[in-house]
Amino acid sequence: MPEESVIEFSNVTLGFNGKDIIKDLDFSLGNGEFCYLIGATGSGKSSLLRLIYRDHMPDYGDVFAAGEHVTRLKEKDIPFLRRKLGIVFQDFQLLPDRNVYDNVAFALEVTGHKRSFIKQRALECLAMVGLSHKHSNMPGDLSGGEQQRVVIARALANEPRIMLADEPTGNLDPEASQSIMELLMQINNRGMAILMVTHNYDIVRQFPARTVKLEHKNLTELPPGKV
Ligand SMILES: Nc1ncnc2c1ncn2[C@@H]1O[C@H](COP(=O)(O)OP(=O)(O)OP(=O)(O)O)[C@@H](O)[C@H]1O
Repeated sequence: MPEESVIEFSNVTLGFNGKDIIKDLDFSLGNGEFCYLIGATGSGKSSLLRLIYRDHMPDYGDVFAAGEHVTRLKEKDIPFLRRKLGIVFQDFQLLPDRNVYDNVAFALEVTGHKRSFIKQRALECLAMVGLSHKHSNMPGDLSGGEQQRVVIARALANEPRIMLADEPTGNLDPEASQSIMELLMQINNRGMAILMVTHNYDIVRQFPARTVKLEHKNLTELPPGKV
């Protein structure tokens, strides 16, 4: 894996039930780079992300992420890989019976940090997403956009170098989508690499960045903002 990349696919093929979804795919995401991943429904975008956090194994080829040779990792080391990736999905996946603070602190508790550190870091992450004042609210009391901010705060907790975002604005209205994008751009400006799956071409045009399209089982580079 070249030192300047945080994600690298080398000659990757993935299929289900004898049918290839991704074939001979090469891809590299640079340290601190922002990249959109677009493509038709069913083209394999989520599957590509799953290869990065080892929810899928390719049939051929190698995947590297966050300094790990993902396709060679032992089962027991997969949680360690996932802690080095901030994962954000459209369906918020917050613990409904824990408050906002606890949802973020939980990501740190599993890594065995001291309580004083957990408190400081969780509050810091909530401040970064502008939700300090809602730390004791339950997720169900928050708007969709606010819930997505909590998910982002949780993803930031372990200071990953990479964020994988699968349609992070998928369930949000245009205004909330805009403000989530502004937040992701801020996070990217602070040096985190972000790979974001989206169907929202307005967002891609409004916040132009490197864009790759999954089609014909492979990736095509598009000019930024031109979708
Ligand atoms: N675990 C699996 N077993 C069998 N087929 C699968 C599995 N996961 C994904 N697929 C198939 O692979 C194809 C790609 O699915 P994937 O969810 O990656 O597409 P996508 O581009 O993310 O779609 P969307 O934009 O609709 O979310 C689909 O045809 C899907 O049915």
